[in-house]
Amino acid sequence: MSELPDRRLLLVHAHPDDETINNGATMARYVAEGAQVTLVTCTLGEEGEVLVPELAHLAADQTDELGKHRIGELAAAMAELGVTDHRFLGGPGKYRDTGMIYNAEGNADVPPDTRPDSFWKADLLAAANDLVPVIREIRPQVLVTYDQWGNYGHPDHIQAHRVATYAAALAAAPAYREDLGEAWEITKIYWPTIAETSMRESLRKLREAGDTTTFEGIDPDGPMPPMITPDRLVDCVISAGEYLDRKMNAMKAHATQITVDGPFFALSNNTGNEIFGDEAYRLVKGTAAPGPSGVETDLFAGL
Ligand SMILES: CC(=O)N[C@H]1[C@@H](O[C@@H]2[C@H](O)[C@H](O)[C@@H](O)[C@H](O)[C@H]2O)O[C@H](CO)[C@@H](O)[C@@H]1O
Ligand SMILES: [Zn+2]
Repeated sequence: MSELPDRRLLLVHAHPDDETINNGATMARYVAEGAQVTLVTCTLGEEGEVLVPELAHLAADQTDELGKHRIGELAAAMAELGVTDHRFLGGPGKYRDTGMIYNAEGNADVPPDTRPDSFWKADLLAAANDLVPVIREIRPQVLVTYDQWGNYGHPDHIQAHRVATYAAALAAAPAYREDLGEAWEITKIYWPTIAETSMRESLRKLREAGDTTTFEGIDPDGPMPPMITPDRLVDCVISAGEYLDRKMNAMKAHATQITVDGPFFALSNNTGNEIFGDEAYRLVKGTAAPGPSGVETDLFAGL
């Protein structure tokens, strides 16, 4: 087996842009520190909206070339972060972006007419078997993927969580599919999140700036959406401010999906999110090794 770097991080995301939104600064930091950073993206984002008017024709209901275009956006974003190993689950286009709708509660949900080749309809074992060889090749100590709700309910995010979680278990079993490589157990698994304090502070800034549409109806001092984590349940914060510029430039590379305006970015529904230099995580497998601040400041802490 060729010599692998000492520290190896695998990230599994649903669409091109999720990796940068959730973990852009984290990825840039670990690349800069000499770790191996591998990104697996499960779809090409074919069903996304198009924020760039000149590219509107690429949309799924027109020339259906958005997926091919987003391959280029992802490559440009990875170049900004310094990530050289980024792959598509099963190869580019094997699993199609499912699309999403907003349900009565205003949450992302499964569209009624999903295509047979959508990621949501993929056989879980077959999709996991596309990830097991990658895990057994890279032998990561750390895996980052979504929580059980996919962070915000998008069907592809939920499916990515399921595939990554299942594949991590299968990859660790020596008796499972020797043809897919030598078994490897991932020591730590994290779910990206947003700490409650950070969310409330960001919302206050938005409201003070006169923004009442972003996270409409959510009071900075009121109940928070499910994806926001109480600070006591946040296990790791990667304060990667020095990599914020790289994260912003990588966000800008995903131009059909994200507009970056100063410290905030907006998705096509004008959800303004502060570009966090600090990226928070919940540890769901492995043992936390908190530092003096009470949380970890390194995903490889304790290894
Ligand atoms: C961040 C993320 O997961 N983006 C997905 C998401 O995009 C949203 C979708 O287009 C929705 O209709 C918009 O209102 C919202 O602003 C977008 O963020 O879903 C797309 C379709 O599955 C996906 O391509 C995109 O990467
Ligand atoms: Zn996504």
